[in-house]
Amino acid sequence: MVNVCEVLGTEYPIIQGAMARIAECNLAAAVSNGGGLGIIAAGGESADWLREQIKKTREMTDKPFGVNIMLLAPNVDELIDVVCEEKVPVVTTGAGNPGKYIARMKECGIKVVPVIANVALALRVERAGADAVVAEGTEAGGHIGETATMALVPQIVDAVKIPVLAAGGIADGRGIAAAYMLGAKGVQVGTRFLVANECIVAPGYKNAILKAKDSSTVATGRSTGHPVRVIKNKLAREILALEKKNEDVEKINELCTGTLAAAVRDGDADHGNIMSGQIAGMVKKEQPAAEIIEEMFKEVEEIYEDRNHICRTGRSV
Ligand SMILES: O=C(O)COc1ccc(-c2c[nH]c(CNC(=O)Nc3ncc(Sc4ccccn4)s3)n2)cc1
Repeated sequence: MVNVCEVLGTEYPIIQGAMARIAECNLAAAVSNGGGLGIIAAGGESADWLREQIKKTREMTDKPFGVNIMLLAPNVDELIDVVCEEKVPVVTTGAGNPGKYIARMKECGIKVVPVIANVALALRVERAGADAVVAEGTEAGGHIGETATMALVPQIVDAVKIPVLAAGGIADGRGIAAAYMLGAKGVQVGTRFLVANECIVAPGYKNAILKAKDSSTVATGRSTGHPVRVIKNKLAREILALEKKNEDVEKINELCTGTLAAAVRDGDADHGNIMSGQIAGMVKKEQPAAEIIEEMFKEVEEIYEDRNHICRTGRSV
């Protein structure tokens, strides 16, 4: 099987998660300079914005980086044109089936790594030519599937021949080591990078992540067909109350209008849509992206060096 670092062109097998309206050139360049694959999140942005972000990222790093295309966006075709013209090294996709775009991106020399949440889609994108997949468990922040990482990852590994990266609930070396045990060859991390120094999200958003507990997130929008994991704040409770009353999808979407900007730009912890993974309760320190990456993989090395506990109970190797 191909090595994940060969696919991504990185020192470490780690992709930074694409956080809509948050992951732009500064975070992407910092992650790439730190040995991971930084990602520009194009979800909800214009083609011109994306082109500018790619240019700025190239000014800040000579390492590979990627662009995430969120397939619910209305301008997906324009964004695909941009990543092909700019010959972006890696493209990840989310919230849909990228099958019809894969061949064209590969013709442009792009490595395509779809984020998937079930075996059926993993098989479809592998057949369409994906270079690897990110198997994202329901623990993740933002738009989610229904299966937990612990159950999803080994089933995806058994189903496909291309490398699998695990995502959802991973924020330290233990999560990476666990992902390796499940058969993954790398990871995608989102929530922990939200508090990277280079992440431009408003301080109120970062503080909501830093003070979160294990029980601080909830999935809203299941009734709309697009479940999204967020911090359980006043807005989330209002959405859940409308869903409990089986309110129209339009009414729920109306309530959500402008709330991502309220979160990302204004840091409104009560009325903003604070997308976050369940692992936020373990994210306690704002630090440089490169330090986050170095710390996580140093922990993995310590776990593998300490093999005594990886054996039958009562025996030491
Ligand atoms: O199975 C199929 O054919 C398509 O159905 C799918 C269903 C879900 C997914 C999926 C789950 N997780 C991911 C990757 N993660 C994500 O895409 N996370 C995202 N966070 C925020 C996003 S922007 C947004 C999107 C919807 C509502 C509000 N905001 S996208 N993709 C992929 C495909």
